[in-house]
Amino acid sequence: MPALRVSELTMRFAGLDRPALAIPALTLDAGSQVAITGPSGSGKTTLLNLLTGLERASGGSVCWSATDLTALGESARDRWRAAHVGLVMQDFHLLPGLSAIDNVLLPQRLARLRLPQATRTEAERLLRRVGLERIEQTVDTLSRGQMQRVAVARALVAGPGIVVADEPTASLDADAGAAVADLLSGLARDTGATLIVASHDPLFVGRLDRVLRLEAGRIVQP
Ligand SMILES: Nc1ncnc2c1ncn2[C@@H]1O[C@H](COP(=O)(O)OP(=O)(O)OP(=O)(O)O)[C@@H](O)[C@H]1O
Repeated sequence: MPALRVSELTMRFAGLDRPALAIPALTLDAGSQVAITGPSGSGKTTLLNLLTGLERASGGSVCWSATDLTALGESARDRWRAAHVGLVMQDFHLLPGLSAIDNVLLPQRLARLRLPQATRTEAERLLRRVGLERIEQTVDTLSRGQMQRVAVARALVAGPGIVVADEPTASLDADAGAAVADLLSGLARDTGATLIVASHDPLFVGRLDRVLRLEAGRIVQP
């Protein structure tokens, strides 16, 4: 049973005479690890935005199990994403002035009145797992590789079934990038989450189960 079934998906933007993205069919099995590659402007970010419901498609459907994101309004998509998706972006999106642990917990604190102790325990476990010893250290004083590892812990703390990363190693040096790639793919494997990564990084792409290459908004053979 595939976790994701995409059908006749199109995304059009004003001013472009052809769709920025046109995918007739795509299925992914639950727990698979998939790379999305392709030149700049080929539609990688657009595809991630549609798969996570950040944007609504111009046409077609994006079904995760029984949920068709294209049938939901924006707030329903936001609720679905908060429940099911962990996001890791190129530039970390950490809040300066807060500690590593508070950055990991911030989305959970905003989502509920009272933070369960189990969530705090899981955040501490994940920060140790990604190699952060001083969890009270403010994120402003971390190295870029450490910042991204905090972002990985934040993406995983609620146990999402889907982990999506957009160029997560692009602003890191080779060693830090390799560490983040290891963690993302290892942690997703541990929990059985489906991992989707847009990346130009050949080492990261090469370790994933499947590669989807986009050119001009179409999937071509890698
Ligand atoms: N909001 C928008 N309005 C108009 N055109 C857009 C918009 N977002 C993306 N596009 C266009 O859609 C196409 C795909 O863009 P997208 O950002 O998905 O590519 P990408 O493969 O992620 O590129 P990069 O590797 O440079 O990040 C490009 O031609 C881009 O200019």
